[in-house]
Amino acid sequence: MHEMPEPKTGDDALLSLTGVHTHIGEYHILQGVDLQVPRAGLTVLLGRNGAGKSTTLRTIMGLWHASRGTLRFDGEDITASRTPDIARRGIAFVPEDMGVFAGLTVQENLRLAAIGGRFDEARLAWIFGLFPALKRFWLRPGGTLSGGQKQMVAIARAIVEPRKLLLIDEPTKGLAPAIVDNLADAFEALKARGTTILLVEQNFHFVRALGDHVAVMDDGRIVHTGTMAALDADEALQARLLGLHAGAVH
Ligand SMILES: Nc1ncnc2c1ncn2[C@@H]1O[C@H](COP(=O)(O)OP(=O)(O)OP(=O)(O)O)[C@@H](O)[C@H]1O
Repeated sequence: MHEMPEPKTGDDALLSLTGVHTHIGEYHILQGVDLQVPRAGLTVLLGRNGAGKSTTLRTIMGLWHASRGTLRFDGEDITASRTPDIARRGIAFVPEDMGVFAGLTVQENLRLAAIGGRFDEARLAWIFGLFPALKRFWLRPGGTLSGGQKQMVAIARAIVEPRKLLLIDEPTKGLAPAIVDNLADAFEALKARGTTILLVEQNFHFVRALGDHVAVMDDGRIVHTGTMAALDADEALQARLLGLHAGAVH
């Protein structure tokens, strides 16, 4: 048995997963996930490759269905809800492959997510402030953009309408430091607006300053939950949970 604290319950959690199991075909991937995502902060989901982080995000979004357990979002049971219903309740998902349509322009990619295909101009101006590159490449096809620019399109598309919760899967993978800094600033701005973020990320340096809460997965279960401040201050805990050696974090 893993030693772990009782999952927190209470009104502060926007999203909670209780005893969630997910099967993909014959594979039993999530094996009893207990996860609380508090409101209006950034929760980082860490863990080695194959631990089940992406499967957890896809299960929240209804792209896989939990075979056991319960998911609650903003006071409602969403365990059996379908993806469009989950999106309407205010959750947006930025998958690892970003899902940017190569043949559509940046404008068209964002318009797909705007209700009725109409942009809120003030919100669009705010998004251009977060990601100035999008304004420059507004009429370019998605397929001609760099990886970092595609990531900006994917995040911008997720926030073109107001959302309560963003699920974002490894956004900094393979990106240049300047783009990673831009993403960090954008996430800070989203937090300041009260958006809750659940971020899967392997880049501990990126998340140590941004994260409020941390959950660590291994073998389809959550094996640690706590504050980022506590994990950041405890090199022995980092080494145990993340395989990071003292002084080697970069
Ligand atoms: N479509 C699928 N079919 C079969 N097995 C899958 C499928 N998707 C994921 N898995 C398996 O589920 C396990 C968890 O994968 P998942 O992608 O959730 O892990 P992860 O923690 O996000 O890792 P990574 O950082 O590598 O994406 C892995 O063993 C993976 O091989």
